[in-house]
Amino acid sequence: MLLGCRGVDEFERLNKIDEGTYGVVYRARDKKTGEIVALKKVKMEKEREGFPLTSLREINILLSFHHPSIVDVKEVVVGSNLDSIYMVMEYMEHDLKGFMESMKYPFSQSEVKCLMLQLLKGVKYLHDNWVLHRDLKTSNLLLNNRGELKICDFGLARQYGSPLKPYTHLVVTLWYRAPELLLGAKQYSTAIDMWSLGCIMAELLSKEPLFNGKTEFDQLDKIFRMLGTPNETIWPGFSKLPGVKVNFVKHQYNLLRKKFPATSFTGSPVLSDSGFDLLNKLLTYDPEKRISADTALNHEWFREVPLPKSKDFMPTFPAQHAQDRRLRRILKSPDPLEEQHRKELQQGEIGLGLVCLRGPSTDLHALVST
Ligand SMILES: Nc1ncnc2c1ncn2[C@@H]1O[C@H](COP(=O)(O)OP(=O)(O)OP(=O)(O)O)[C@@H](O)[C@H]1O
Repeated sequence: MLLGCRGVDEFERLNKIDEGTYGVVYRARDKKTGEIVALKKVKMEKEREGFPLTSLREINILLSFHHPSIVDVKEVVVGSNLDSIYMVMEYMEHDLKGFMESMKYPFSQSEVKCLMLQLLKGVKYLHDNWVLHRDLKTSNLLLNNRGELKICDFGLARQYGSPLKPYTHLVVTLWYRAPELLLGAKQYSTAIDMWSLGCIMAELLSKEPLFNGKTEFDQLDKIFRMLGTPNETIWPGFSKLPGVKVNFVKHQYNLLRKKFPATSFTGSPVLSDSGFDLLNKLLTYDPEKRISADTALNHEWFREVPLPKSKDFMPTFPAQHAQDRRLRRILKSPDPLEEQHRKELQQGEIGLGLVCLRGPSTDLHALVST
């Protein structure tokens, strides 16, 4: 597969964009064509037995996929000592998480429709091709200044066949993780991605995560408080899931409509009846009854006024090219683990290659918000 690959020295590295679980991502220029691309260095150190499987899986999936809502992987290149591998991808100015952090107000309903349509088309393409993404979240959704949304990060994606095989269940990032995974279901399917889309739709409307649990238990608690505690009637098979405890607090009511009312005087995000119907169908407990990407794409919400905004009129921000997105997140983050990391950064204990990091915290914030 790697025979005949170009070398990474054919690219000029411009800056580090981010560092995720499976690789570092750089902005780079193709020396031959001048094209600006994203280079994802595939992490090797965790795998003793040669090339990381997660990366091979991601590369194979991405090289074979072509869709306007899936980030385009152009080629695979090798490091100078043939000991590292990079994926060359089209460069996208933002990820949705960082983009929303730069926005003063949440997206409007018509903007959310434009983004959700693109997202649903990408997810339908994946599901039609027997791939579960398993890690859909706002930081894995890239946005460019042409209003195009593209799904990235296929490190956790799996091709699924039928019959379903048990997969490990600790896969989707906590906030977007479907209840069946949180409750230890051994078999799961495309519905796990649809739950993540429900959480993302809510976050696009309100500019804050819907269920920001700190632990698996806290995540379930937050879901149950908002949507009511499930039972055998609304979710047959629920009581047999490995993680179900008899002493779950029974919350009787679904409070989602309170959070997304039809009219609002309090600044809550407004959502029409049909928009709320779609959100409810994405956040349905029983995975068998949860709406599919195909059905969701034909939902009446997308045909009702306000109509989906055209991509050409979506908001844009200048890309903050020279910033490491991960560093910016850590410096803004209230997460206690990352808080420790932030303190270390402020004390200059972790070198991330940025010279000005040793100043007082106000300088740091000035640095990251410029
Ligand atoms: N093609 C791209 N263009 C611009 N930025 C990108 C591109 N691909 C990834 N990024 C940035 O890099 C970040 C990490 O990328 P990605 O999610 O693919 O890595 P990962 O190691 O699999 O991360 P994770 O921890 O989310 O599993 C993204 O959130 C995004 O900000």
